[in-house]
Amino acid sequence: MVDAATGVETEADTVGLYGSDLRPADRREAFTGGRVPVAVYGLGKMGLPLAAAYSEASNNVIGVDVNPDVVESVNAGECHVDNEPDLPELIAERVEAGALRATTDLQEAAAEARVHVVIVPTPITDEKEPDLSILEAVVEDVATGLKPGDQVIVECTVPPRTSADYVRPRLAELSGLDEDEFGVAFCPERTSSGRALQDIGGAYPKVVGGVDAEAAAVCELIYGEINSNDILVVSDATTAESVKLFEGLYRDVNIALANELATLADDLGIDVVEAIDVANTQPFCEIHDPGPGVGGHCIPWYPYFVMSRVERDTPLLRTAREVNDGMPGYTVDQLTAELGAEGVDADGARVLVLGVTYRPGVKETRASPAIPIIEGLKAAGAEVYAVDPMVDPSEYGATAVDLDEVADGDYDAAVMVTHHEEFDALDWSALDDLVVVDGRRTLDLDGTDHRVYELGRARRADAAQATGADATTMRTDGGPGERSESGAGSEGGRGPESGDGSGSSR
Ligand SMILES: NC(=O)c1ccc[n+]([C@@H]2O[C@H](COP(=O)([O-])OP(=O)(O)OC[C@H]3O[C@@H](n4cnc5c(N)ncnc54)[C@H](O)[C@@H]3O)[C@@H](O)[C@H]2O)c1
Ligand SMILES: CC(=O)N[C@@H]1[C@@H](OP(=O)(O)OP(=O)(O)OC[C@H]2O[C@@H](n3ccc(=O)[nH]c3=O)[C@H](O)[C@@H]2O)O[C@H](CO)[C@@H](O)[C@@H]1O
Repeated sequence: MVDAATGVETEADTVGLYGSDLRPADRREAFTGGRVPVAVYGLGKMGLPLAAAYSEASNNVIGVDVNPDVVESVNAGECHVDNEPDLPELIAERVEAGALRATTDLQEAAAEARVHVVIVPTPITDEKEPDLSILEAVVEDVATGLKPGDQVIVECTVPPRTSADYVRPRLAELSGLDEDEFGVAFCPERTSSGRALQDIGGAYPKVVGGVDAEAAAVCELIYGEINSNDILVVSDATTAESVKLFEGLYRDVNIALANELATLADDLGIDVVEAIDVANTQPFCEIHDPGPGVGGHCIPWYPYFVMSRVERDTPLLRTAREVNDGMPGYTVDQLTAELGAEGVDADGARVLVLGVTYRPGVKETRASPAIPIIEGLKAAGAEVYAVDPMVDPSEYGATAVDLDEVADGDYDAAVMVTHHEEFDALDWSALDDLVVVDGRRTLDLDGTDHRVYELGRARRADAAQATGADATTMRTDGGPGERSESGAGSEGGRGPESGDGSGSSR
């Protein structure tokens, strides 16, 4: 029934799925019929599309966020997350249908909801330790409204054992419930910005790890209504937490391999990217793309989630982090050397950085390599300018340049860090001869007089310089200037439509 005073549905009118004695078909009908209110805590790049997807399945979602502007925008049927296909339309339709609303009142939401989905930031501290303070705050708020039969689902990435050793006991302690009166599960979001609804809807199987079999069964029912792909129920929540982290560790280590190989280009005198692309033409090799660094709040952070929870050393994880964190400095060093080859001192040079966010089209700068590159160039005495269509570069230590001002600029060098699609419109021929470090190998500067250094391809620049030929016309054997058959990008960003402008399939 609806409480006359608050207008909020009361517990009597809703169904708790955990430990329910309803038949499976009746549980499903209750869920899809809106009698299982779902609270989604965190309405950011990941949480907002998730709340919308949950609303399509359950028809009764309370989005919860501490940012009143986010809540106001959702309740107005608007989408504050950029570049997510179909999400604006879905939010507008779901809010209009009364199936999605938002609030800043976490405790009110917790009191009403029977399923609690947590997808808030889980960053790392300056000391590289997991910072679960936001998760802890949400757990405390959820506990104020937790009821027998409720299900708590953690989707944001956490260190191994967090769900079993922290979330469940803490909820019991604060709510006064026994641990077997409610369900806890870890069901990692496997979502990439720019394709969130596609990923949530079933681009990949959904991983489910319950602290007990009943919690896993409830998640199997729920995600069976959201994800059209397989639901992979693993042994327990810790296994599911490890699955999510292992995906990221694999990526960080493999990007580090590509980066280390790229730094050998000069010594080997080869085009490393060509060698990688060709090596990847057989199925037992998937070397990723070298680049100026690894950003975002996933890949560079997950190794620390694991390292913080194990006693033994993890030399491979540690070293991969060192290699990837060394790439911004390597990029600055290469730019300095290329300037030197042109008789230009980095001290006093005017350098334009292209791309401040960590990935094209994603408004996210956490751990972005552009930030240490800006800092490194300034430390070398350069005047650093930056252009980015999504963020204000002046907030990251550079002098901001608008996209339409680039051609009027007078620079000694430019460095491509993140190739937003807006950069395709840049007219490089309008710029006087530059030293260009193309960190993502996404520029086509054929016919210009710029001195181009592509990460991992030192030989092309040296040889072209030696013969005066245009580096890209140097090869006629289908070399890196032409896209390799595999489509393996040499444009950075290997991953399923990873959004790095690569188009590569890795
Ligand atoms: N974005 C990705 O590509 C990605 C990829 C993998 C994993 N993840 C996981 O998803 C989590 C969320 O990522 P995101 O990109 O949505 O983050 P985000 O920064 O875009 O959004 C986080 C949202 O949480 C809100 N918030 C902060 N504290 C809160 C609280 N106490 N209660 C309720 N809401 C609160 C913020 O206001 C913000 O709207 C990440 O921390 C990570 O664990 C994200
Ligand atoms: C569901 C989920 O958790 N999804 C994650 C999300 O991760 P993400 O948003 O952090 O994006 P990433 O693509 O991992 O890029 C991170 C940084 O690494 C650089 N990079 C990348 C590849 C490469 O070959 N060389 C590089 O240098 C790149 O420039 C950027 O700075 O999507 C990926 C699929 O795209 C997934 O695999 C990954 O689990």
